[in-house]
Amino acid sequence: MSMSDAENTADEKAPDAGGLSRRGLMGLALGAGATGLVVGAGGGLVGGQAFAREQQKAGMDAAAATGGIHQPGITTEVQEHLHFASYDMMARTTRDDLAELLSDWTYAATRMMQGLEVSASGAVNGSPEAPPDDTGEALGLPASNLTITFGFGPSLFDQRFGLEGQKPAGLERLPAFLGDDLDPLRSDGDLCIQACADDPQVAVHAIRNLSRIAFGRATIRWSQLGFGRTSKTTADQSTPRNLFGYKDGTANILADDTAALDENVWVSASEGPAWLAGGSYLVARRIAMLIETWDRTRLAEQDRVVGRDKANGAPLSGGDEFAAPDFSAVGATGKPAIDARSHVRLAHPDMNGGIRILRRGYNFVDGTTDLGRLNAGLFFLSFQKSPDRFITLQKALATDAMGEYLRHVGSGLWAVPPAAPSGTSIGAGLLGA
Ligand SMILES: C=CC1=C(C)c2cc3[nH]c(cc4nc(cc5[nH]c(cc1n2)c(C)c5CCC(=O)O)C(CCC(=O)O)=C4C)c(C)c3C=C
Ligand SMILES: [Fe+2]
Repeated sequence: MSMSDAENTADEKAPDAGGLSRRGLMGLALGAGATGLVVGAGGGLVGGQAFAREQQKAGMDAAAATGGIHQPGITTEVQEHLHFASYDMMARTTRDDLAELLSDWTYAATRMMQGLEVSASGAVNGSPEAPPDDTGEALGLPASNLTITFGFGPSLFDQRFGLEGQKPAGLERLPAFLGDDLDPLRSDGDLCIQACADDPQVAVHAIRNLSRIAFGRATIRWSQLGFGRTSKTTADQSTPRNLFGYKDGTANILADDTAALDENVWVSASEGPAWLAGGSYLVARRIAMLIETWDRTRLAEQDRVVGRDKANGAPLSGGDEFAAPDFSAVGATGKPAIDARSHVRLAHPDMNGGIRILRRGYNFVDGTTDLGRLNAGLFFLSFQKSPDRFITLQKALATDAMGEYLRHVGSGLWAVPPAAPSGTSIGAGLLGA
């Protein structure tokens, strides 16, 4: 993002604005600068409210800016970095506050995904007497394929906002799974935002500014940084490796496999509720990986646990990385070539009634533990058309040989609405906004 003259001109003509010129926004920002920030319903300062009004005025079009009926950041070619944040609505906020927040978020997210600042006055062109609209650390950086994806958690549908009647049947906190060691401070949340980009500073800038816009209405409950994608969503992408050193994402659902996406990822109109048609469900699991224990494990045992060859990612039944695993194949010792308890066998669609999920997780390393071990793992993210699909898979993994090296410490489930139709905000179908 840059404040160069050339880009200012581009900004003025940006198709995202739907007639919203840079000068138009500048007037708004000057108004905010002159009157000071607005005091919101929650009692806090809410600079973002101005965005909502401007968005309505200009008919901001998130769907046009990001393309298609689905939100970006699901089938989008997986970027290298993640900043994920979970939010809770503040006490005493109203349905109108929620609608306004989603409107402001839609506006700012749509701009940032185009490489623009959160408002036209941005980091340096507002009133010197007011805090800048944009925090500025992405000035001069390109959009870096930033995608911003919003989700609604089960708790959003309690009595606070009058949404009880629109709660999808399956949108409940995930059940306890064998071996869970969940930290409530790393789990759940009314709302979530997944920001993915090829530059970590761009992803962090997005979450930072969206959190700031939420001021007085929603607060961050927890957040997670991720580096190094652990999946792929296009055939052109190489298969990355996770922190166990294995190729991860080989059998993922790809963006061009529309049949598999319709079958496994997108909520159809008949599956309902209507406001979620074209959306999906997002599961997040912070999975700690016992790296030091794994690193002391023999290579052959590591391969047995995964069910694939560490060198090339091929199933242990033979062939190349993309060969279908043959679970009936027998190895030299007369035992199954792919162990019955291997991760790949237990997670395979053949063992789970054909269920597939779209995985989009990232590695994380959050320093070291008190014992001097790497506080590291996989921030597992998956999209599926119903929560019970993830639940079925996670239950099937109860006997996973990999489980010995993993600890699930965070968890969340959110309904991911479709992209905002033209001139509306994310979740418009839910809130009628
Ligand atoms: C409940 C779903 C899953 C969790 C949780 C999970 C955690 C997890 N996985 C790996 C590493 C690999 N997973 C691989 C394949 C794979 N994993 C799941 C599901 C979960 N994984 C599925 C559905 C699949 C695909 C199965 C198939 O169709 O063949 C692989 C193999 C390569 C690949 O296809 O991606 C690896 C490696 C880790 C390290 C982990 C938790 C930290
Ligand atoms: Fe897996």
